[in-house]
Amino acid sequence: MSNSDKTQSPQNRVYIKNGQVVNHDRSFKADVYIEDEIIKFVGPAADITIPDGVHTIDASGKLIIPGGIDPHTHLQTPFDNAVTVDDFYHGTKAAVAGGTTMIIDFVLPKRNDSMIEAYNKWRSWADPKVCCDYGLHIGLSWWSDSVSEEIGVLCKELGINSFKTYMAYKGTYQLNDSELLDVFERIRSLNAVAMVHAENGDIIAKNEKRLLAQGITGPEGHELSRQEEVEAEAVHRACILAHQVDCPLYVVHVMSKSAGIEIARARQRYSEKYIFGETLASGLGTDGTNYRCQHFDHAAGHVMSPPLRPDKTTPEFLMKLLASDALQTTGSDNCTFTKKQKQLGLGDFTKIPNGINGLEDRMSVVWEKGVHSGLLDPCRFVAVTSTNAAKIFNIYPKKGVIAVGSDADIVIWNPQATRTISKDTHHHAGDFNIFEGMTVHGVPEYVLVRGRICAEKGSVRVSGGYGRFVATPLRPPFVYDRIEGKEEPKVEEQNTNVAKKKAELYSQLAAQEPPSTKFALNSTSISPEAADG
Ligand SMILES: NC(=O)NCCC(=O)O
Ligand SMILES: [Zn+2]
Ligand SMILES: [Zn+2]
Repeated sequence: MSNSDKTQSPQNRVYIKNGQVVNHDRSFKADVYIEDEIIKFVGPAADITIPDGVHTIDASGKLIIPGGIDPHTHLQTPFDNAVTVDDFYHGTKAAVAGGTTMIIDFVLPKRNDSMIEAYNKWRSWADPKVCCDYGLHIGLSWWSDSVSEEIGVLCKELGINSFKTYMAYKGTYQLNDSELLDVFERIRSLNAVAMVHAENGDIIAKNEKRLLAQGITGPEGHELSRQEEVEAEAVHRACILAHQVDCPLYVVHVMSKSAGIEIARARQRYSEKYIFGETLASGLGTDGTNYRCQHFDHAAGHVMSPPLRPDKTTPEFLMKLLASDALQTTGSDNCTFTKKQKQLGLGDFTKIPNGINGLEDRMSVVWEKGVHSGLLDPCRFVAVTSTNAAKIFNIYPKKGVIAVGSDADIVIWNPQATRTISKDTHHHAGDFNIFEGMTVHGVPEYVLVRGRICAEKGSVRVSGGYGRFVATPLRPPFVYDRIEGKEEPKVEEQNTNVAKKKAELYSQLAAQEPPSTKFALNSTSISPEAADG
């Protein structure tokens, strides 16, 4: 240690001893030393001398994992006919309470709005309030030459590398295939990453009208209007459109078995280039049977798009897709509305604001349904809750790993402890929790955001404005090396559990026709041939 180091206040320094470090690729016993927001040492206790007065945490029996990265949130966002109730303070406080130390939120301009003005607006909302670091994606709610020009500026000057397109929300955000091709081409030319909300908006609009005309006005109509094949068709089409113009595509909120299979098939078809898939805590932790609940507030509280699926085997299936690397990340899609806001859709399900919680509970739900139930190993848990998002959005190894030189975004995870999720104890601003009553193993005992202890044994001590905007640079190597044939080691070379599961999945896919699906709405069944067409 140099003399200047010794004069720093001990609060800048934290020593975590006796823990088990878990990264995406390996797990090992090590102590971790943090100074001035950065991890300075990872290794055996014998290899470091710790100065006096350093705050020391004994992590015996606990895991030391990279802070969660939630790549999909909508804080303080005007959406549908309301504004989401978790602002950047409450949302990021809830994140930290649950072990997430970075979020990537969506700027969502209105049609005809300037993307850059919208970006500035989001920055001005977020910067003074965020309790943890954050990045931004831009929602491409419309397309024109000026938008094309602006996204160049956003990429080159404003720290943006990812843009979400919409195949749903007809009349507001939906782009047609020709526009999607133009957008994907432009994104590829910038070495950025395209994202897509994949549901067929034309089918949904027609089904909504039909359902309302039939007198189906309650929240169950939401799911009926956009069943699995509506999602799967759009995923299939989006993957092909992106591939046609050589553009990497991140499919957000994959919520159904058949959409997940479309991702797996596209990844297999394109040798794991181009396509990445995200699923959500909500899709892993609960299901669409809730739409049938007679209590409006309960059923409407689960309304989101794509919807949760009534097939109760879907959550485990999605977890298996994460385990086999068919899907790479988990987000929350945290987009919370109060019961009162949801009641805007009383008597017309199309007016229920879409969105659910998950920012606080994502890590615990994925641990419970993944690791505790034996479907994920702890390394894969880290990959799907943190590292893969860091790699895809190009903030690795600053984020997403416990390594010397990385930001000290660290969670000391107690895999044995349990907690019961409730709206009465959560840190969200909303009055509803889709995981209400669920007891989960896996509790973040300490959460460090850039070296600062922000949560400790249930007490959350955050301050708005501590978080920083993190620029996401262009050309993520994890994405572009593969496309350009300069592959980095694949995940399966690092995790044999994942490799085995992936090989099994690929051999099943190769042997099978696409799944045939039946839907209650019009009782048609799609033959394998038709689905393959
Ligand atoms: N998912 C949802 O229902 N609300 C957020 C907006 C979106 O992600 O499409
Ligand atoms: Zn979406
Ligand atoms: Zn979303």
